[in-house]
Amino acid sequence: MNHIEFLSQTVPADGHWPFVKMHGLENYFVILDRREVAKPFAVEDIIRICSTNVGAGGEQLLTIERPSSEGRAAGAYAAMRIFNIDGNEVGACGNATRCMAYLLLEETRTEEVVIETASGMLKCHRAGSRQISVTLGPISLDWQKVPMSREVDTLHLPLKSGPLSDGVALHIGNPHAVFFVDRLVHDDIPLFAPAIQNDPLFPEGVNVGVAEAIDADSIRLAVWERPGILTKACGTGACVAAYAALKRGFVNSMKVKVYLPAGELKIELIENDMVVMTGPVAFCCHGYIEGRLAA
Ligand SMILES: N[C@@H](CCC[C@H](N)C(=O)O)C(=O)O
Repeated sequence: MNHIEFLSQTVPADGHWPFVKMHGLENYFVILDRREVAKPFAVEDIIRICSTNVGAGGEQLLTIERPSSEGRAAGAYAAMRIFNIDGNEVGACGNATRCMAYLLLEETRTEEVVIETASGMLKCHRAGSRQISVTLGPISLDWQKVPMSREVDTLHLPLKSGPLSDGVALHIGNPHAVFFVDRLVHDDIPLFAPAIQNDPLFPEGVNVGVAEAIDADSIRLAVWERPGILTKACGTGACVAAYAALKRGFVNSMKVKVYLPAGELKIELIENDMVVMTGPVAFCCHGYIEGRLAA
């Protein structure tokens, strides 16, 4: 039985769900197949499933869903929902999309798959052994789209927290702010990024990237993600950091290597503010987890 066959077993009557845990550059996901179930999870179950002391544990819960009729018409094979560890649903997750694509490619035995998400239809394809490419975007600098609470110059944010200043705010299905520093000091991030993440300028909060330009086509990056965790990698963060670096003149190539604490993502900036992100996926474990449904 492969991973997707394990996931799509009938949920036993005792309500213990088969789960698979995967990671994309040590960004960890618990994945459940809900294509045969209509009712949503209770928020407290999402929080419990993501918590590491119950055996699964992850930085997001991902559910495989049936595509909508619009999704099907656009060629989507399945839909994906993404929940943060606080139970909030989010619009995008780059590392998660690679993992989900790998599972669905295992199921379809094809080279390409389209996944419907809250932020649109994402085209994914194999890019080598356990490497997946995903086309994400469009990336937007529009303050209303980010969203921000008032009009600002999103290429030069009027915000400062310690060494973080003159940042860039962007949207790629979820909100990001990227700050360029001379030297990336990871220990600084939990000290200074929360003030940006929780600033009233961002009514939905924001994922805060701290980036250091290395040369004309590469940057180093760490991301303080919503709801307040420093992850080992953030796929959407890497895409917007590469885009912001080009817009601000820190790199001058359309192909940017982004070095995150857990490894490298390749970001190619293509037409219409779209990007192609390429990176690895890996399996951690699988098992059964209790998951009641919301009333
Ligand atoms: N790690 C993800 C982003 C996950 C969502 C984020 N925490 C948010 O709240 O928007 C990625 O790889 O993109």
